[in-house]
Amino acid sequence: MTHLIFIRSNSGRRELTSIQAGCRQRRQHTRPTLTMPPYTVTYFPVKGRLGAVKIMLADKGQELKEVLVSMEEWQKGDLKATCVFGQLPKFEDGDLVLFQSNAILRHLGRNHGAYGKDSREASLIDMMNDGVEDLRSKYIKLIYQEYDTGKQAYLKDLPNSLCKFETFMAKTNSGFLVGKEVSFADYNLFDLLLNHLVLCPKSLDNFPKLNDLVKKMSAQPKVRALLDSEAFKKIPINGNGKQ
Ligand SMILES: N[C@@H](CCC(=O)N[C@@H](CS)C(=O)NCC(=O)O)C(=O)O
Repeated sequence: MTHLIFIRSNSGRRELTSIQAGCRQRRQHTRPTLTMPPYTVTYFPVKGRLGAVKIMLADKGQELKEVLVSMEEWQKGDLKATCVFGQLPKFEDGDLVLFQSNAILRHLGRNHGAYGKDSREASLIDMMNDGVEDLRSKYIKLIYQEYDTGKQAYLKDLPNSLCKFETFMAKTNSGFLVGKEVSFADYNLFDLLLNHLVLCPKSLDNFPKLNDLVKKMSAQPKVRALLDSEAFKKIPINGNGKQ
């Protein structure tokens, strides 16, 4: 099976390291301070359901190896047959293999101090992340099924979804969804808000807390470096060219 394998450094720069699965020789890395071993993700060449994972790992200074799968390769079915739910992304942390993007986010939240300070905060973070997933599902439906006919109605209804996050953040009043520290749910919401700013640049105009979150997260140096990197900018948000 032939995949493209990239290693993304802290700065968001990606290097082609190998094109033959089974012959994964890494080029000498120029940033020896990065935490090893790297995580590996296997996914299509889109931001899609991996945007939040990539942003979080960049912010946490973690290296990420990416195996890019073309639609042609996917349609052969061999890889799909090995995926627990028949879908990507696939995530590997040593010999732990995970599917489901939110399980991946939770795993990283647990391992990198982004899951609240106690179980109470963790439960609230879970709740908010499920809210992000609900909005992401609506967004994906719009993009893949209703873009040409449903965009206006989607944008009309969007404030009803966004105001729930705004109200919750106003109560927390720390600049994050829950507690005083960034959590995986913040990365997930941030990624989805970035998509919505592309969909409609004015979509956050009436949501100061959400606007602040986007500004604050975008200003984190490692996140900024990722967002500004050519490699990240050139990946399409979605697989059908709509955004
Ligand atoms: N609930 C899953 C959804 C995964 C999903 O929808 N994957 C899509 C790409 S984003 C996929 O693999 N599509 C190809 C297929 O279903 O054959 C998650 O959050 O990871």
